[in-house]
Amino acid sequence: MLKSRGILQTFCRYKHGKNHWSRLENKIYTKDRAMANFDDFYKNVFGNRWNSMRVALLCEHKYVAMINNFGDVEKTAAMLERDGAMNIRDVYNISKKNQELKGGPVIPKRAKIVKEVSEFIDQQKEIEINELYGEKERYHTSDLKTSSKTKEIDYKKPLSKVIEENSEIDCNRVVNPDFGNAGLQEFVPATKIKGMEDWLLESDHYQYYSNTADFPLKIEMVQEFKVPENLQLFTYEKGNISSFRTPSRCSTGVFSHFLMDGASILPPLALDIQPNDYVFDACAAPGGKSLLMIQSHLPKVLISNDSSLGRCNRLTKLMNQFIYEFGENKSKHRCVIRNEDARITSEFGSYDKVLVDVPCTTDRHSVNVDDNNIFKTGRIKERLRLPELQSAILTNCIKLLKPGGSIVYSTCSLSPVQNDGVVHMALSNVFKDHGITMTINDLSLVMQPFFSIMKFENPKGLKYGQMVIPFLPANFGPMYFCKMTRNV
Ligand SMILES: C[S@@+](CC[C@H](N)C(=O)[O-])C[C@H]1O[C@@H](n2cnc3c(N)ncnc32)[C@H](O)[C@@H]1O
Repeated sequence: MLKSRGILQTFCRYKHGKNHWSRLENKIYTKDRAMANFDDFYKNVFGNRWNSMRVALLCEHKYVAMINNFGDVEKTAAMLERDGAMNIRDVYNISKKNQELKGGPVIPKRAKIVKEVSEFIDQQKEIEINELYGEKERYHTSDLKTSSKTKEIDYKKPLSKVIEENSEIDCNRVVNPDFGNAGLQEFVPATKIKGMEDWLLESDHYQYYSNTADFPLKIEMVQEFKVPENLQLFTYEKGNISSFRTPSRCSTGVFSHFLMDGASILPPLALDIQPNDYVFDACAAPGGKSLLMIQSHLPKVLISNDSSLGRCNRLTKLMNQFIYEFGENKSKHRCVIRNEDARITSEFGSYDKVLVDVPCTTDRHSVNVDDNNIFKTGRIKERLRLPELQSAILTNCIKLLKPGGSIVYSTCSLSPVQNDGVVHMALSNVFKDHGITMTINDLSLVMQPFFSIMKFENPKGLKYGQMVIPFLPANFGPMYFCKMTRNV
C-alpha cells in the first residue's frame, strides 16, 4: 500500500512537476530568447545571409591549435601534421603568393552598405523614438541631425582650429536633454528605458552609425602583415571538420597545445607587436589572447588585466598550466596579471600596444548555452548597457597609448552597435574630451590571404573594422576587430 502511494506521488510529480514534458516543451530558454533577439536584429543588418550565419552559430565550432613553446614543440608539431593540420603561417604565405601570381590582391572598398544600413536604422529610429517619447523628441532629433549636417568639419584645418570650431558646433546644437550629452546619439542610454525592459529588443532602442563624424579621421590601408616566427598555429582546411586531440602533459609538466577559436588569433596578431613593446591586455581573462602574445616572445612587458577577480584567478591558472614556472618566475616571462577596471587605469601615454577585447553579447555562447547567458531576464540592464561599458573601456585605453602606439578593439559579437558603433563613439570621445586623433588602420587588404581558411564579412558592410563571420565550412567567429593608431 505504502509502496504504491510512493509510485503515485512520483507519477504526479512527473505529470505536474516542472520537469513534465509539456512544461519543458513550452519553456522559453534563455538561449532561445537570445536567438529571437538576433533574428530580429541581424536579419535587418545582414539580410538573407543571416540564415547561413544562424545555422553555423548553432553547429559545431571550429578551433585552431597553438603549440605551447614551453612544452615539447617538435613532438607536438609532428603530431598535428600527422593528423593532417596545416601551419597557419604557411597557409598565409602561400595564399599571399598565389594572389600575387594572379595579379595581386583586389583593393577592397568600404562603406556603401553602411549608408544603406544607417538610412534604414535612421528610419527605424524616427519611428521608435516617436512611439517611445512622443512628438517632442522628433523635433529634437531632427534638429540635431540638421545641425550636425549643416556644419561639416574641414579636416585639412589645423587641429586647434578644428577643436575650437567643433566646440562651437556643440553649442549650436539642440541637444535632447533626455539623452544626456550624447551629441552623436549612437544609442539611447539604458537608464532611459526603465520599465520597458520586458519587451525591448536590441534593435528597438539602439541607434547607431552616425554618418557625420565630428572628429578628424584618417584611414590608412595596412600593407604588411606577418604571423610572428615564434608562433606555431595549426588549422584544418576549409570544409575539414576534424577536431584536434586533447592537449597532453609535456616533459616540462605544461600542456602541449592550446585550443582556441581560429578567429581569436586575429586581434592579437593585428596588433603587430614588435620586440620590446610594452603591451596592455585590458580585458584579458580567461587568457587565450594573452597566452598567444606571450608565446610570440615579443612583448618586453605584458600586463594582463581583468576587472573580475574570479576571472583573474582563471587567467593565473591558465598561465600556470601553459607557461613553465610561471608562478615562480613571473619576471622571466615578463607577464603581470592585474585586477583593475580598465575604465580607470591611469598609466596614460605608457603603452606601445593595447588590446581591448571587451565583454559583449558573446553571440555563439548566447544561442547555445543557458548558463552565464547575458540574455537572462535578470541581466537585461547589464546587456543594454554593454555599448556604454565598451566605449568607456575603449576610450580610456586609447589614452594609455604612447603617441604612435596602436590599439586593437575586438568583440565576439555580430552587432554593429557593439562593433563599429562603439569605435565611432570612442573616437568621438577622445577627440572631444582630450583632443586625441586616431588613424584607422584598415586591415582588409592584409586579411585577404586568410580567406582560404576563414569567412570574412565584406568590408563594404563595415565602417572601420574587419569581421570573421560564422560559416559552416569554416565555423570560426564571430570576431570583429578594428586597429587604430594614435597620432602624435
Ligand atoms: C571577452 S572577455 C575577454 C576574453 C579574453 N581576451 C581572452 O582572450 O580570453 C571580456 C573580459 O572583460 C572583463 N571585463 C569586464 N569589464 C571590464 C572592465 N571594466 N575592465 C577590465 N575588464 C573588464 C570580463 O571580466 C571578461 O573577463
